[in-house]
Amino acid sequence: METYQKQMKSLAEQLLRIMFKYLNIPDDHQQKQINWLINTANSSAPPCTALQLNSYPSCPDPNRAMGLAPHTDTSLLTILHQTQSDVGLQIRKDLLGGGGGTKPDPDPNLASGATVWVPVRPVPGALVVNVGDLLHIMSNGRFPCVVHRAVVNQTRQRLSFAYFYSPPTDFTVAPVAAELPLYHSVTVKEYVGIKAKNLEKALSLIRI
Ligand SMILES: O=C(O)CCC(=O)C(=O)O
Ligand SMILES: [Fe+2]
Repeated sequence: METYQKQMKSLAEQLLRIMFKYLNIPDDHQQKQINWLINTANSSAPPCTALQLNSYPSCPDPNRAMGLAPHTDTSLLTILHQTQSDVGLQIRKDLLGGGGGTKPDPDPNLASGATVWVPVRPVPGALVVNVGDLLHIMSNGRFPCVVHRAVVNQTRQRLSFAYFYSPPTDFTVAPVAAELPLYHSVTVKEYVGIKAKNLEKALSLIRI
């Protein structure tokens, strides 16, 4: 498990470097803001990480049970390993391709009228990477977080490993390299507090 977590940490940090490069952050003070992300190895504040093992028992009537309710992850990134070939993870389609502030913030409890759930089929040897709320904020919605859920299987138990990667709790999260920031800056601790009280409304509550 320890080796797995080390590998996931290194992968998360490589992915974040690539994603932040894509955001074209100029070499000015904003660079300092993401210094922590670019050079965590030299940082005195380690990232907040957690490996969550999810077990979904089989259910004779899957339509009457939910494995994991719709939500967005609070992390910067979540790296998910699905152990079975069965579908379990689903993402909400109305948010695909969104971001950039042109779409409303994700709300897992929106009326489900036009909502389509798209299965994320496990690919052998492949991992799923979910963008979490904190990366949504830092990228000003250019990397949008995605509402997802897990459904249960009629005959088989399903397992998944979710590795959550976040900055330290006193790290201030704010849109970087954004001409028109859509979100107020907030520490990770503050955001976690807002989400604990307001769940799906957290992103809209820090909207400028
Ligand atoms: O089991 C899955 O596929 C999803 C797990 C998940 O979304 C989570 O742990 O936050
Ligand atoms: Fe999740």
